[in-house]
Formats: sequence, structure tokens, C-alpha cells
Amino acid sequence: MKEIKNFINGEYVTNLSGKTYEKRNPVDNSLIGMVYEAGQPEVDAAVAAAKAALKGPWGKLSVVERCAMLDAIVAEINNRFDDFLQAEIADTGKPAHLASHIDIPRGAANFKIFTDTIKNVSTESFEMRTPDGKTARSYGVRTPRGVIGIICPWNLPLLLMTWKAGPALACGNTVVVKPSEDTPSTATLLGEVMNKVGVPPGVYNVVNGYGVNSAGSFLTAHPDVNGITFTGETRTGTAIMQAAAVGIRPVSLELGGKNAAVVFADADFDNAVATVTRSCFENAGQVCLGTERVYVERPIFDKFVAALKEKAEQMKPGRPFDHDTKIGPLVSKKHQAKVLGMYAKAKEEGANIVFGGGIPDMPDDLKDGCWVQPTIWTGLPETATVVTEEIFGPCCHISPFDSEDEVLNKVNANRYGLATSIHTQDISRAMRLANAIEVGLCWVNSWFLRDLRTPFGGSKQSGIGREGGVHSLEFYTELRNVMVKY
Ligand SMILES: NC(=O)c1ccc[n+]([C@@H]2O[C@H](COP(=O)([O-])OP(=O)(O)OC[C@H]3O[C@@H](n4cnc5c(N)ncnc54)[C@H](O)[C@@H]3O)[C@@H](O)[C@H]2O)c1
Ligand SMILES: O=C/C=C/C=C(\O)C(=O)O
Repeated sequence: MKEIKNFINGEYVTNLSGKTYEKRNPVDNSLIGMVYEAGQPEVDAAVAAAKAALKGPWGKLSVVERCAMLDAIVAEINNRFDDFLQAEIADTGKPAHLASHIDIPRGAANFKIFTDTIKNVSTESFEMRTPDGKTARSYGVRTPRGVIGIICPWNLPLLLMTWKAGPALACGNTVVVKPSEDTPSTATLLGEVMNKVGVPPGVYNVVNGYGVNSAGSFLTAHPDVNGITFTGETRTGTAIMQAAAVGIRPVSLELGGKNAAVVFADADFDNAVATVTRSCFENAGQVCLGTERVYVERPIFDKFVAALKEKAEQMKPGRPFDHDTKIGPLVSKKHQAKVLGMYAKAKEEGANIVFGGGIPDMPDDLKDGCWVQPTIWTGLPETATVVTEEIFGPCCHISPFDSEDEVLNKVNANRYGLATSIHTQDISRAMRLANAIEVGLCWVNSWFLRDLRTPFGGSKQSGIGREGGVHSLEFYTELRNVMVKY
């Protein structure tokens, strides 16, 4: 039986409480291993190790030396690509082609982008005359913020954790990572990489467990944590922001969304169908940037619904390494129940079920997995639950629109503001809409196309702050101004 331990001060440790919980494979509900839940003692030890490491060899490295160590992390993640692939797939059940093209490559890329950034970023400097006729020169100095608490969700476990650990370490901080209880494996495995490349003990720590009354809340409440970066549900973000208020610690929040795709009649139809298919169903809809609201200009509405239905019908569920698998399970029985509950709600509210709405027929050996059908609805009002609330599953509601103003108002009427995709060949219209849509991320004729130098984050109730390239420095460093009179 696999044991998934905590990684504290360079060592894999269990816990004082002896408390463990089961990690099950979402594909067939088979038992993968037992996870040692970190309690207050383990979180205290991890934070103490991280704090001490700031004053040790890690804190004395030059930027170039630190980046050389991160480059070694990149190389070792790539050396152990298959180990990370197997671990991520065991935890999530996602198709191997998805994990091998997105999750694991981004695990390495999320360190590389920040070594490139930190080596080439400058700070500002100004000169002024002083009242007594002398001169003064000011300049900025960026220093690490300190111990960073990193709390991650279960949908893109390695990608989303390294999207935080990469800049945190590149900027000279130390980290305590709390992966989702549902996906502990890749964050824990990364500890082996840290030891292999010689990252000093205490720089990278992992405490496994839950949120409330467990490792998550112990970490956010810890007074020696100097900043908290979180990705997860909006309501959890509220709780974490409240915890961070004690001691005035900054937060970086990447939260929920209810993202729209807007398809105009002049769009490249096949590209729009292919792109919206990805944005609705990729990773079984478990992507924060995913589309759950599709607005289609009326002249092509029926044609678009039929085309998306055909794509959904082709989404063959199956085992991760089966070549014909097009969609995997949801991450857990708990999440499967949540999504099926929303499917039932849509039916109760009178949705026209174009496709799906339940559990797919699976072979006997997979029947106990966390499967749901890709699902398409039409016919609901904008006020319907599945049109306003985040579901985080492979489903979308499609509705027609007749004007730019109408669709803009519908897209903006939601409390979230994370991502939108706009499909049109009229670039002036695309830019007009992109300037008016209240989101952090807007794609035109594309989706989830990522340049890691660009600002990434949500507006409204989808988050606080931007991460990516130089934008990550705002959270992961303190900027001090020095003024020299001479
Ligand atoms: N904006 C983004 O970039 C982004 C990316 C991925 C997922 N998400 C969002 O995450 C959600 C799905 O992930 P999830 O179910 O893991 O989210 P979640 O909020 O339930 O949990 C996220 C993490 O927070 C921890 N946690 C929960 N309560 C906590 C508390 N009170 N204090 C400290 N830690 C706590 C959990 O253990 C987990 O590690 C969806 O809403 C999705 O939109 C957003
Ligand atoms: O599920 C949410 C996906 C988030 C993606 C990123 O944070 C990224 O691509 O950097």
C-alpha cells in the first residue's frame, strides 16, 4: 500500500496524530494509498523549517545561483516526467494525453519562466535636486517576502502548485505547500526533486490534509507565514482572506468562475466549435477557465448546438492510458455528486437536455468511478442556477443572442469575472468587446492559450492579484525604496 507522507525540512515524515485518510483512484474507485494528514505540529514544523531556511544557505544565494538551482529543478522534473505523469494520473484519472501535454510540461515551465524573469527584471531609479542644492538618487530594492503559504486545488495539481512555487522560490522565498486532499501525489513527489538537486532543507515543504480544522487552516493562521497564495473556490478564498487579515498578510487569490464563450455568426465555424468543445469538456470541465455559458448569435444557433452535440457524443470516457479515451472522470465521489446535483437542478428548472445529463454507461470494471456525461442544455433563462453558478464539470448552457450589447450585458451580469472567449472574424468587434467584458482573461478565437509572461488572474469574485512574468513579483517580493543624498 502506497504511503503519501508530508515533506518537511528535506525529509518525508508521517505525523504525530497517526491520522491517515484514503486516496482513491477516480477511474475505478480503487485504493491508491494512505495519506498522512498533517496536524498543527507538522504545520508548525514546516513553517519553522521554512523560516529557518531563509537565514541559511538559501538566503545567501545570489540571483544567478538561485536560478541555477531552479534550472536544475526543471531538468529533474523532465528527467522524471513519467513518474510525475503516473502520479498525476493516479490522483486525477485524467487522460494521459492531457496530462502529458499540459500538466507535466507546465510543471517544469513554471520554474523556467521565473528564472528567466528574475534574472532580467530591473527596478526603477530616480534623481532629484534637494532643497539645499545637493542631489539625491533613489532606487528600488526587491527582497523576498519570506515564508509563503501555498494552497492548491485538485484540478491541475502540479501546474497550479508550481505556478506559485516557481515564482516564490525564484524570488528567494521559502514555501509550505498544502496540496488538495484529493491530489497529494505530485507536490509530495517534488520533494524528491528538491533533495536531488540540492535545494537546502526547509526551502520547499509539503503538508498534506484538508482545509478547515486541518493543514490548510493551520497554515493560513500561522503567524510566521508572510504571504498566502491560494487557488480554489471563491468561498474558500473568503475564509483564507479573513485568516490572512490577522497579522496583515498579503494574499494572492485565483478563484472560481462562470466563464462565457461568445460566438458570432461570422466566426470561423469549425474553429469555434473545436475551441468551445475544448473549453467546455477538457479535463472533464474541471478547469477554472472552462466555459459553462455559451452565447451564439441567432443565425447560427441551431447549427452550432447540433455541432457541439456531435462533439459531446464523440467524447468517449475511459481509462487514462487508453488511446481512444477522450474524457476522464471527475476527481472524487464528492465532486461527482455535486455535478450530478447540478444536472438534476437543470432538469428541475426546465432545461432542454441536448445531450447527457447523467452518468455514462461504463464497463463493469469502471462502473465505480466518478463518471458523468458531457452535458449540453438550452432553453433556460439567464437566472437559472446552472447559468449563474459555477459547476466545474463537463457541461454548458447555450443560448442565442441578437446584438453585441445584449450579449455583453449577459456576460457581465455574473458575479464572477475570470475568463471569456470571443469568436468572430471582425477584429474591431472582438477588441471592442474585450475592452468591455469584466474579466481578467479574454481570448479571441482561442482558449487557454498561455504566454507565461502575461498577467493571469480574475476580476470581481474570481480573485485578487495577477501572477505571471513580472506580475508575480508584486506578491512574491517586497519592494523597498532607497534614497541616497550626495
Ligand atoms: N482561478 C483559478 O486559477 C482556479 C484554478 C483552479 C481551480 N479554481 C477553483 O477551485 C475550485 C475547485 O477546487 P477545490 O474544490 O479544490 O477548491 P476548494 O476551495 O474546495 O479547495 C482548494 C484548496 O483549499 C483548501 N481549503 C479549503 N478550505 C480551506 C480553508 N478554510 N483554509 C485553508 N485551506 C482551505 C483545500 O484543502 C484545497 O487544498 C473551483 O471553484 C475552481 O473554479 C480556480
Ligand atoms: O483551472 C485553472 C487553470 C489555471 C491555469 C493557470 O493558472 C495557468 O495556466 O497559469
